Amino acid sequence: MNVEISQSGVRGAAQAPPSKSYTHRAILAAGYADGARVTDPLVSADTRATMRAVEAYGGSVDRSDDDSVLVIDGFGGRPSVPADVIDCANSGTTMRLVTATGALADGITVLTGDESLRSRPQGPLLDAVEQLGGRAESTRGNGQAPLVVKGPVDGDTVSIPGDVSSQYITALLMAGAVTDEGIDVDLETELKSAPYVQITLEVLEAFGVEAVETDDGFRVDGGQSYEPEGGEYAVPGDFSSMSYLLAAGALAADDELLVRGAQPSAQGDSAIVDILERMGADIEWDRDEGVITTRQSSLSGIEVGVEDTPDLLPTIAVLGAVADGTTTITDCEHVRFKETDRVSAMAEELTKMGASVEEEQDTLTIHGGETDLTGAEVDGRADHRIVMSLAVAGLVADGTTTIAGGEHVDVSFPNFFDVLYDIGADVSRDD
Ligand SMILES: O=C(O)C1=C[C@@H](OP(=O)(O)O)[C@@H](O)[C@H](O)C1
Ligand SMILES: C=C(OP(=O)(O)O)C(=O)O
Repeated sequence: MNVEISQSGVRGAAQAPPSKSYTHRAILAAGYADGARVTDPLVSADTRATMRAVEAYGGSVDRSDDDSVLVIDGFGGRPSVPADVIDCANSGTTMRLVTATGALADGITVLTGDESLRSRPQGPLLDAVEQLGGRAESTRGNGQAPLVVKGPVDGDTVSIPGDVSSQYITALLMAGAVTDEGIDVDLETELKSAPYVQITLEVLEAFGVEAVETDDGFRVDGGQSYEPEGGEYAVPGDFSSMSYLLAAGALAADDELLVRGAQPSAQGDSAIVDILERMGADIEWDRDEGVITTRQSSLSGIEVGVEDTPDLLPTIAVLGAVADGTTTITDCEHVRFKETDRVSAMAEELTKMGASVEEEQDTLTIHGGETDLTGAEVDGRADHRIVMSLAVAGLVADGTTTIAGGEHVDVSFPNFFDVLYDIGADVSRDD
């Protein structure tokens, strides 16, 4: 699906979608439990993949008619051997988290995904499962899916790099709680995307499971039971998704734009508020009400490290292309391991719109404000975050921007273009 977006202002109020990270964890935690009600979940292509996985392991997931509640029946920490291959589609979180679930099953689990997911790194997690005494292989022997996992493992100590994906650690902690021995995760290298492990600890705690930080990494004791208080878990709003709306407000609000659903949580991506402030945006966050208000502002380039917040890179790159002066995004090598290599993708697509961008392995430098962005035909790279960030660029570019692959927003923010339209953007799609 192509999406056309022309220079236009935004105004009014928008609701942030529920958090993808919290929803994945809550669905799987409910699977490890005897069950739970998950309220305000994100129902999207990626979270549906986690629902399918919980069902494959013997649970069930019922969605209310309006998708505002998931009623999940769990497998109580003892996953069955799946009757079929688990298709994780485009979702890295699903594949990593449920690979570790497969290591608990007394038999073989096979996991696959779409072409993008089958090119992402899984080797360190496979290695960790083998260190625990399970079997875990890439069918092609290249550390990528399809994956074959055989359990059951009892728990132990594993060493794993911290700078490829924090999802490996989340996966091991979530599964480790229901092993006999528990799992000690020793980090071989510095942890990137660290706030995502804090999200995991927060969800585990809400389900009555304790995991702790240690001198070398993390530890979860075995023999624990997942039991959410009151049998229910409520998902907060998603700050990565909010980043597109906040950027739209800072770049193109006619008057002001309110974003609702911004209650504080462990999400590192709430740093977008601070980043916008540092760039000079007029932005206020009412934490009690969960409302962020932005007004159109002249922005200046800054230096931002995205070691903790990889998903913000596309948004920051667009802000940098419009801001005056240079924006330097550092510590971004791990952002190359996402649905696509987002460092290259943003460099190449913003260049098509007239921006001046330099790419190095671990740094993206954008010389903003030299020329106005110009509408162009750009490629969303089958990556939801590239599509959404280019749509924000399209709001301020001269003329019309055509983005190929608009349907990929279904991965994390299914009604993104409706929300954009409702706040006044001149956006249309050819379905
Ligand atoms: O655990 C999670 O929910 C996520 C962790 C991050 O991945 P990495 O840990 O692979 O950087 C992030 O990019 C992804 O969108 C969601
Ligand atoms: C990288 C992402 O997700 P995942 O790793 O789950 O595919 C993302 O949502 O940007």
